[in-house]
Amino acid sequence: MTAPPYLPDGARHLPGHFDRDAQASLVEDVRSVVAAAPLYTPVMPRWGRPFSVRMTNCGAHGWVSDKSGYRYQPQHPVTGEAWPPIPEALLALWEEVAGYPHPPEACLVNFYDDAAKMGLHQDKDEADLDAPVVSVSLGDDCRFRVGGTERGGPTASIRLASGDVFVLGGEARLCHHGVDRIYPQTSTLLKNGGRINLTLRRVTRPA
Ligand SMILES: O=C(O)CCC(=O)C(=O)O
Ligand SMILES: [Fe+2]
Repeated sequence: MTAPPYLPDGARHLPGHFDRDAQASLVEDVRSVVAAAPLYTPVMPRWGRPFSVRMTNCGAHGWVSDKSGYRYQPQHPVTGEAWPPIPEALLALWEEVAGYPHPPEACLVNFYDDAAKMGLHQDKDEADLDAPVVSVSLGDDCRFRVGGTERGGPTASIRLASGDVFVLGGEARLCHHGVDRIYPQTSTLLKNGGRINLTLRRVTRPA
């Protein structure tokens, strides 16, 4: 593994993976998901402090956070309905870049307004850590921070733009990462601004 400021082995940034038309089509897909499963504001375990990011999911399993902890569950925590399916274009992205022989089961939709951010964390609520985490950025740019697998180690930051794909796999699967800030008005993709992040994950171990 190379030391930051270089990305750790297994972390891949694919700038401009989706062109403008493909990005617009993904935004339509997200609109359909949000129509069925509205964005809501999750709260942190224990104290219940609200996230600055609003969330929803598609796929069989949705990632949720509330006072009792982080987990995957099959229903939307507010509506009680099953999550809508993962759009085809995202299943195709996974096939193309994941290097993993089973489909993703969860797609977390994160919506960042101008002031939203996400603290450094590991994605480790999945039973199958052999599959990578594959994420897509849409809308305004952000400063994305990537560290190592140990808490408190050095970190590197990169700028993610609309259409970029970022993969955390292999040795980097459990690297710490987060979003320091959004750069408002850096994209015209979303009429009202902000940033959408779509994060695909395998949750269960294949039988
Ligand atoms: O917004 C991003 O790019 C990262 C989101 C993330 O790390 C997560 O949802 O676990
Ligand atoms: Fe994450």
